[in-house]
Amino acid sequence: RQQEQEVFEERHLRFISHLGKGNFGSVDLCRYDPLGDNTGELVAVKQLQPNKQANMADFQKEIQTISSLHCDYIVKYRGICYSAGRLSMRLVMEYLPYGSLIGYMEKCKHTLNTRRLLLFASQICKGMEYLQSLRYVHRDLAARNILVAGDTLVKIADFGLTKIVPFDKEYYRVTQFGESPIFWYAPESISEYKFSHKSDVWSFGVVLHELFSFCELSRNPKRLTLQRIGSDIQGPMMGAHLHNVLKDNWRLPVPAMCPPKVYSMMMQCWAYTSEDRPTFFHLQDLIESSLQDERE
Ligand SMILES: CC(C)(Nc1nc(-c2c[nH]c3ncc(Cl)cc23)ncc1F)C(=O)NCC(F)(F)F
Repeated sequence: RQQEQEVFEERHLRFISHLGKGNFGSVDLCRYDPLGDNTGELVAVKQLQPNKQANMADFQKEIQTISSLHCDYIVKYRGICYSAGRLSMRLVMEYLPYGSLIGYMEKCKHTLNTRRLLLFASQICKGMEYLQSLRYVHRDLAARNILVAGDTLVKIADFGLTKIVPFDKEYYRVTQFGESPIFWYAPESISEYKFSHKSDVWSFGVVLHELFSFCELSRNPKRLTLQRIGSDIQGPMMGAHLHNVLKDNWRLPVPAMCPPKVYSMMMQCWAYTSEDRPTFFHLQDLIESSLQDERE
């Protein structure tokens, strides 16, 4: 296996296909093939959208973030590829052949039992515990940002919105939203733009809902929420309506076939007051105890 390395030479990086578009970047599947004999390894290469050079500073922060993460449940950083004249750079990551969790769930939903869903949940929880230990807040935890490394391993990816919580505060406040995934946002994130480990826990509850809904489009958080607040609500008003129904204690409905203990876990993640939500550490115990129930 090729050694871990930081710098990839552009002339050996061969484009294979487009994987998708993440937060302000696009990711391609490439083969890094210095010997030119197709024995090189497959990698996922992320670059800024051409017209979004303005985000170079954010992109460099994303690279700084992902290169500092070493965890089995987080997509691995492989290195950097400087383009001609060092004008732009590309982020090289490991390529996970099973693809995004959403695609995997659609294909394999009939082979997945509660135990496997709980195994994925515990791996995401461990990845988030690790992120929190470094004071990182992911801010975009959602099934679309989880990758599948194999039938029994998932990893957190896409650190484009990740921020470090300042040492003197318990939360990070953003100035404005991009195209924000407000359906995964905690109430305080919607109303006060505050992001913390506790708002990541709220999003983890939404990921649990996605897992136990097998990421079905008909039951995805956005669609279920719009059914509640009315799909004629658009733009900034959507956030205000969503915040109101959450304040009135509306929550995503229990997914079909979801064990009561798992729905109760989601509801704990969705406590309106952030301090009342469990830590990722405590969630790990709750998941373990649900796994025990499945063993009996
Ligand atoms: C924007 C991008 C490319 N989208 C996709 N990646 C991969 C995909 C498949 N295998 C991969 N291996 C590594 C990486 Cl970084 C992506 C993939 N497969 C499908 C995608 F839509 C992505 O980054 N999504 C966020 C992630 F899922 F990664 F959290």
